[in-house]
Parts: sequence; C-alpha cells; structure tokens
Amino acid sequence: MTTQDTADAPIIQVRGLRNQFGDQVVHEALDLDVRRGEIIGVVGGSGSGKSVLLRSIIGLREPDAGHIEVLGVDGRSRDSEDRLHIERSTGVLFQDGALFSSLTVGENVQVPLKEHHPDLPESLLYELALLKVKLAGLPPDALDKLPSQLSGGMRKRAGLARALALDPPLLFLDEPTAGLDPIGAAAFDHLTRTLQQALGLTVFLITHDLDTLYAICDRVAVLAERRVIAVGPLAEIERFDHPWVQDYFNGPRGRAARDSQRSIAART
Ligand SMILES: Nc1ncnc2c1ncn2[C@@H]1O[C@H](COP(=O)(O)OP(=O)(O)OP(=O)(O)O)[C@@H](O)[C@H]1O
Repeated sequence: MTTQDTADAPIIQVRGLRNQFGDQVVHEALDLDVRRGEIIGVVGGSGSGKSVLLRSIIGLREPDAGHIEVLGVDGRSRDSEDRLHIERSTGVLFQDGALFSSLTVGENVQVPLKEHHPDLPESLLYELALLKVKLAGLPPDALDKLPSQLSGGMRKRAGLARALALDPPLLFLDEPTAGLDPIGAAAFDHLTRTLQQALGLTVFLITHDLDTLYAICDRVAVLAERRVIAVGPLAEIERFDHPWVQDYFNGPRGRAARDSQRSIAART
C-alpha cells in the first residue's frame, strides 16, 4: 500500500497518466480524483480514451507513464496482496456485459465468488448468486438462464449482478445504458442510484447518455485533448468554455436532457 486509505482521501487518484499506442498518444498528463461515495460520469468524444482510462485504473492496461492509486494501493503494483485487494474491491460491468455465454447467469455470478472464496459450499454459492441477481433487479428464474435467453437489458443486469458478487465498494460501469430503450435506460439509472445509496458504492460511469448524466451523476469529468479538461458538478461543466463541452451539453440533446430532468425534479 502506498498511502493511507482514509475516509476523505480520493478513492481513485490518477496523476500524469500517459497511454500511447504506436504513434497515437491517447492520454498525456491526465489527472483525475474520484471521491468516495460519488457517482462520477466520464464523458468525451468517441475515441477520447474513456475505456482506456478505465482499463488503466483497474489494472488491465499498464500505462506508459503516470501514477494511479485505487483505495490507497498503487495501481501498478504487481504485489499479489495489492492486486488481490484491488480485484476484490472493484466490480466492473463492461460495455458488452462480457458474460460467459456457455454459463448460466447464476454460474456467471459465481465465477468471482469461486475464484476469491474457493471454500464456499455449493449451497451458499447458490444463495449468494440468487441474492446478487435479485439485487440487480432480475427475477429469480433468471439464475438458470443462459445469457442468450435474456433481453439486452436483462443481460446488463446479469453483468451487474456479477460485478457486485464480491460486495465491492467501487463499481465501474462502461456505457451501461447503451443499446437500451429509454424506459430500460431510465430503469437502469434508477437501479444504479439506488444501489449506490443503499450499498455506499462509489461509481465510475462511462457514458454518452445525457439523460444518465442529468439523472444520477454527482460530478462529471470531461476527456478531451488527451486529458481531463474539466471535472465538477453538471451546473459548472455546462458553463465550461470549450467547443466540445458547449456542443455536447448545450446542443439540442443536452438541452432536452436538462429540461426533462428539471421537470422530473419539479414533479417529485
Ligand atoms: N489495444 C489497443 N490497441 C491500439 N489502439 C487502441 C487500443 N485500445 C484503444 N486504442 C485506441 O485508443 C483510443 C481510445 O480508445 P477508447 O476505447 O478508450 O475510446 P473511448 O473514449 O472509450 O471511445 P468510445 O466512446 O467510442 O467507446 C482509440 O483511438 C482506440 O482506437
């Protein structure tokens, strides 16, 4: 461990991150702090490096330079205790769900449980998987279904159930509402907010979905020009003087999302 993991220390700290593929520099001098207990929305144009940032933070990609700390642990550490600490503390819902297609939903949820707690008896594994499936808002009979037997929205929830298997304090969601219809997307947003509040999660959420940003994000980080150019509450970001930010937040879709969220807030 590199620093004290105290309650007010950022749960994720990224400093001077550099990622490069051949001649293409994706990140340069990128800094970001994620605060404990927040939902931070990460936005940016296609190819701006949101997924590469996520992969760097969770240790799936070795950055070319920079420093990353997750829960007080150096993200580049190869020490097995440190790796285990990060793995056990982070749940990830990848863009495509990344479920094993030949395993049932229940078996998918059991994968991390078996890996990290190999001595758990079968009956307990079953009960834990059932609990996570219900937590993700799926009916109990989803447990025995294959991913191919589920709708897109249900597959996302199954991926979420698996991401929550180890009760991680830190949840990464990569475009969770992509491909969902507006009602399904709003339901998934609601679920994310409910779980974050009930379980005290910190959520790192990559999204293109303006409705999601307005509905559930406490702060937003904008990726452009290879770094985080702005981070803060939406009301601040909307005023940030940058062409991409202005197009995105104050274009027709941005205005519609903001108006719709305000009218929901006025009704509740
Ligand atoms: N393994 C890799 N090898 C080569 N280039 C890569 C690799 N992974 C990502 N890239 C490049 O890095 C850039 C950033 O990719 P990334 O997937 O992080 O973008 P993104 O912001 O998540 O985009 P989108 O919103 O379209 O999902 C892209 O130009 C991509 O082609």
